[in-house]
Amino acid sequence: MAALSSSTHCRSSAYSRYALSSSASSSLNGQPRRVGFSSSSSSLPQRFFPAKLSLQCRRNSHQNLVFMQDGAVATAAAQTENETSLKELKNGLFSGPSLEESKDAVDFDVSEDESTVSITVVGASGDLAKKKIFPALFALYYEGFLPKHFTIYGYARSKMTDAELRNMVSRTLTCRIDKRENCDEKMEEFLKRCFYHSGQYDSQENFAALDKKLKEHEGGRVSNRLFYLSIPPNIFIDAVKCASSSASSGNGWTRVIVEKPFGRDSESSAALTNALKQYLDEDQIFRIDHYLGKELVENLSVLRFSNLIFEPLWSRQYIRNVQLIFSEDFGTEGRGGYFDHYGIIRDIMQNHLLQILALFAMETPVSLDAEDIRNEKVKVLRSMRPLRLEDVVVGQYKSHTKGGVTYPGYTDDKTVPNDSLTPTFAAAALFIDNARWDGVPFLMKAGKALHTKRAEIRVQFRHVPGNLYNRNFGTDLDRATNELVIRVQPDEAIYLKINNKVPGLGMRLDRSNLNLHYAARYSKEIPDAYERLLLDAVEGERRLFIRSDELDAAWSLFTPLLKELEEKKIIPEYYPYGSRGPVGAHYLAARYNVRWGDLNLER
Ligand SMILES: NC(=O)C1=CN([C@@H]2O[C@H](COP(=O)(O)OP(=O)(O)OC[C@H]3O[C@@H](n4cnc5c(N)ncnc54)[C@H](OP(=O)(O)O)[C@@H]3O)[C@@H](O)[C@H]2O)C=CC1
Ligand SMILES: O=C1O[C@H](COP(=O)(O)O)[C@@H](O)[C@H](O)[C@H]1O
Repeated sequence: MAALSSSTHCRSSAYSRYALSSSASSSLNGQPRRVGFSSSSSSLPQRFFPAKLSLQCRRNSHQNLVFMQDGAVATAAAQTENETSLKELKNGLFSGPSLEESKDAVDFDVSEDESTVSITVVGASGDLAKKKIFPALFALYYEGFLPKHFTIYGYARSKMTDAELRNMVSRTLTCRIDKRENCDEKMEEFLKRCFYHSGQYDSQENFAALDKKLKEHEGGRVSNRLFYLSIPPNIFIDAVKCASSSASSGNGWTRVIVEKPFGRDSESSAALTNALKQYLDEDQIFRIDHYLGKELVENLSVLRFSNLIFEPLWSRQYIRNVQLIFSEDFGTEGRGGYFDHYGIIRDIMQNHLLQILALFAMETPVSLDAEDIRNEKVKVLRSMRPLRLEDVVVGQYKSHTKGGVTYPGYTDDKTVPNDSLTPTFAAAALFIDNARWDGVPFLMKAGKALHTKRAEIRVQFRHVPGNLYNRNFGTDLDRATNELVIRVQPDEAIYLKINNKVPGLGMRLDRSNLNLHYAARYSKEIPDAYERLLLDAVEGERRLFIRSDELDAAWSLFTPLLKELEEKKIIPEYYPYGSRGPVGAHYLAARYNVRWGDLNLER
C-alpha cells in the first residue's frame, strides 16, 4: 500500500472539510515527502457534518486513523481499511466498540502535536490583507477551525514590528453578530499568534530569514506552510521563487494561494502558469476566485443535484435564458491604477461570473471530489463559443450630480488617463454549444458605479404550452413565466416566481415568490467567502480553486474579444454614475428575446 495519497479524506461526506492530507504531493525541491496531517482537531466543529453523521478523525497512539461517529469508534490501520470503515460509517453499518470502550480514541491526540501550519500573508500591509485575509483567519480561529499549532506571519516591505502588525490587524477584526462570547479574549489570543517579518519580495535572503523564524515557531514538528500572495501580479513570480527556494517546508506540505488577476489574456496567463510551474506543482497552486467561496455559489450544486425538482428542468427544454448579474454602487475610486489595466470584463466577467456559469451549467460530476467537479467545469467552458464583438456592449461611467452631491466620473480618478476607454460596464451574450444548452442565451452584465450593489443569477423559464390561463395574464406573456432567482448578495435568498390565484371568488392571478430568505431561515451569520477558501487551502481541498486548464479555457473565450476591443479602440457607451447602465444592454438582450430580470419592479 502506497503512502496516503494527497487527498486521503477523513470526512463524513465530500462536503466535510477536515481532511487527512498527505504532504506527498506538496514538498518542494525534491525534499523527502512525508505524510502529514493537513489539519486535525480533537473537537471538530459540528457544522461540517450532517446531523446524523458526526465524524471526527485523528490519530491514536498506534498512529492508526480513528473515525468517531456518535459515540462509536472505528480504527483502521491502512488507507483501504480507513475507507472501508468510513463507508460503513456513512452507510450506518459500522458497529464498532463504543467510545467508552476505546481509550485510544479519547486519550490520544498525537497528530495535533506533531504537525503545525504556518500561514504567511505576503503583502500583509495591503488592502486585501487588512480587509479580508486577517479577519477571515480570525473568524476561523474563533470558530475553532484552525489547527492547534498554527502561526500567522505578515510579510511585506513596510517596516513594522510584531506589535504594529497586531495593532493594524486588530483594527479590522470583528466578532460574528451571533457570537460575541469571549470575543475580546479570543482576539487577544489570536493576535499573539500573529507575527511580522519585513522583506523584499525578490530577496532569497529575506525569505530565508522568514524560514528561520517559522522554524522557531514550528518547534521541530511536521511543518505545513501556506503562503497567501496578496500582492500585485507583477511580483507574483519573484515571491513564489523566493518562497519556494528559501522558505518552503522541508517535511510537510507547501501551498501557495494566488490572487487574481491570473494574467490579462491567454498568452500572459499561460506565461504566468508556466513561470509558477517552475517552482510549484499544479497541486500546490491555489488560484483563488472568491466568488466560489460565497455561500450561495456553493449552494448551487446542492440546489441542482440534491433536489429532484430542479435538475429535470435544467436544460434548453425548459430554460429560456440565464442571467448572471453583478453590480456595484461605487466606482473604482482608489483602485483606478489597477482597474484601468484590466477593465470590468477581466475583473468580473472572465472569472467570477464565468465560474458561476460553469457551475450552473455543468453536467453532474462523477463525485464531489475536486477533480471531478473541475473536469465538468472545463467541459462546459470548452463547449462555449468565444465571444464576438457584436455580442457585447461596453460602457464607462461619467460624473453625475444628484441631490447636490457630485459623483466622479471614471476618468476623474488621477490614476486613470483622461482618454481611457477601459470599460467599467459590460453586458454580453454567451452560448454553450452542447446538447443541454444549445441555443440558450447566457447573459452576463457587470458594472461599477450603478444604482445598486447586487450579484444574482436569474433563470427564466419557458412559457407554459397551451396555458389555460393565458387570458388572465394580459398581453405580456413573458411576465407570467417562472423565474428562479439566486441572490448571491446582499441579503442572500433563493426564490421562485410562480403564478397563483388571488384568494376570493373571482379568478385573478398573481405573481408570488416561494422564498428561501436566508436571514429569516437561519440565525447564523454567513461566513465570508475568504474564510471558506482559506480553510479549504489549509485542508488541501481544491474544489473551489481554479485549475490551470479551466483558466486556459476561460481566457480562450474572452481573449479574442478583449484584443478586438483594444485594437479597434471601441468607445464605451457613457452612463451616469448611479444609473442602471447603458441602454445598449437592453438592445443586446432584446436581440435574444430577453428582458433583464433585475429591471422588473417586482424583482
Ligand atoms: N483589494 C481587493 O479588494 C482585491 C484585491 N485582489 C488582488 O489581491 C492582491 C492584493 O491586493 P491589494 O491588497 O489591494 O493590493 P495592494 O496594492 O494594497 O498591495 C499589497 C501590498 O503589496 C505591496 N506592493 C504594492 N505595490 C507594489 C509594487 N509595485 N511593488 C512591490 N510591492 C508592492 C505593498 O506592500 P509593501 O509596500 O509593504 O511591500 C502593499 O501593501 C492583488 O493581486 C489584487 O489584484 C483581488 C480581489 C480584490
Ligand atoms: O474581485 C473583485 O471583486 C470585488 C467584488 O467582490 P465582492 O465580494 O465585494 O462582491 C470587486 O469590487 C473588485 O473590483 C474585483 O477585483
